Amino acid sequence: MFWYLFLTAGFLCFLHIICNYNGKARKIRKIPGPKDSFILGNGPAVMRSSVALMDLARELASNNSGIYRLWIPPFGAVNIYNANDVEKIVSSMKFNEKSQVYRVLRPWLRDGLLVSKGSKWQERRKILTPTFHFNILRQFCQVMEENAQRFVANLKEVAGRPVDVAPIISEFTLSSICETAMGTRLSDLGTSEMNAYKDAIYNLGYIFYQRFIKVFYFVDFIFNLSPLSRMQEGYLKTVHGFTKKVIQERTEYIDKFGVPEQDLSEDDYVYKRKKKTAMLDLLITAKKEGLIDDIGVQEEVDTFMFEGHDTTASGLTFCFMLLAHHKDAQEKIVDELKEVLGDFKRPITIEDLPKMKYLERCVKESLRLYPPVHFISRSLNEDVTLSDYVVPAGTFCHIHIYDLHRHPDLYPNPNKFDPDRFLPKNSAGRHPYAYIPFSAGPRNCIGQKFAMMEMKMAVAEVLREFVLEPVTHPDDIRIITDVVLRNDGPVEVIFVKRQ
Ligand code: HEM
Repeated sequence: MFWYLFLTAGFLCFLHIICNYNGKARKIRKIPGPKDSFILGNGPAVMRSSVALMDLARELASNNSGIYRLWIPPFGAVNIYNANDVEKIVSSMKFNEKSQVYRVLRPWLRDGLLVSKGSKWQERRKILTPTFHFNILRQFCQVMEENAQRFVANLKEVAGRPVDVAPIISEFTLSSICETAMGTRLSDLGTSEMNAYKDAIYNLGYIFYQRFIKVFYFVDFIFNLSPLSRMQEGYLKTVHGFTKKVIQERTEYIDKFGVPEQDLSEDDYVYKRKKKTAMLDLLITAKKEGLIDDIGVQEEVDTFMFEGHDTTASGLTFCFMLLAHHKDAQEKIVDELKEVLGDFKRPITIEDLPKMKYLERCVKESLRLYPPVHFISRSLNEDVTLSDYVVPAGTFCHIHIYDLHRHPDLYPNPNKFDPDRFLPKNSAGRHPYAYIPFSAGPRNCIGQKFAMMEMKMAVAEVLREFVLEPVTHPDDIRIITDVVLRNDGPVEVIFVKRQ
């Protein structure tokens, strides 16, 4: 018995040494981080509920200063939220490959722009960049205006009582991306399909989180044997079925009427052809030219449908919550709207939006406090020095945008909603990588102009009609572990008809 125990203890100690004292582990463990447990390093520390895991990330950020590590043998992760290190990683082509963390998204987005790498990413980015040309955005702006009017009409039906804003907003943003980038009206696709699509995305988020906290599920082989994998298959069927329908609608339209031509300047050519209206048109054209296949088109439609609606929905949800708590900001926005529009009731155009400077500062401040993409991650393919620590190749590099944006060295009184932080005189001297809601560098958000336009349009339209009264308080927010920033529960606001 003694020898049995002795050998077992000896084997476990040997395993502990192999796992935690190899070359890579030693380098990573020089970086400050939470206390390691026997053999499993920080594994047990991250096995928490969805909200508790996010709380842990906040706790680690406040206990460290801009960098900490997590070591779960054989995976090492350096977590950064200081502007210098963030700049070093996101500005460089050397580190523009997404980390293995995005692997959980692969069954859904496959090789779409968000997760792809190398020449495939470069080619796709080249095909898709023209989607956000000013003249195309101008057309999109009109569609967004009409959609925002419908959104306001929906809000009228629930005015005067607390309402969970997230589902209503996501219907608006889904409808906008569908009609602009995909060239198809959501109403043509069916309400029940749309709701099933949104629910499926939410449930996929839950599965992804399970794969993070139950580390063994990160291994595909084990995950594929689990009931979660079967649930995932069902949700993916719904999501892919919906986007297939979107592609089919637009392809049928193009077969019938051809691709709408745009009147753009001479230098705006893609593959020697003029740019086209919807993003999907560019993909369908590229497919006809043999530059992308059917699967490629579907991958990008999946990516844009998700990135293009869930992010802006999250951004607007928190923006409305914050504005409800800041009546002074609401009134300043309304005064600005009266000044810019002259006739307060007239439709808002793309030319009006840049003149709404105060509104823009409010949206920016809201994205600072509640960045919809709160976390991004890169693969380190070579050793790199971050905050004086040599981080070995093969480590994941997690960038916590949420904690960067609330770093007291960058933003005094960081939890305070203060749109004037973004006045030119107050931003002068701030580190250029202190504010990255859309990331930065070569893999920045391709849809950021679209997103800012949509968010400004929605806030302007809503505040023309309503005064927002607070219900959910920022202190009530409990962020869950998900790809996009979400509260664990409703985010409620009361929309009161403006007199
Ligand atoms: C407030 C809204 C939005 C926020 C905060 C946001 C944020 C981001 C961030 C942080 C990234 C980098 C992701 C990473 O490195 O893993 C990203 C990438 C991306 N975003 Fe957005 N996004 C928003 C809206 C949109 C919209 C409206 C679209 C499409 C119309 C879009 C399409 C994309 C795509 C395709 C990528 C991948 C780009 C690449 O890797 O080349 N996003 N976004």
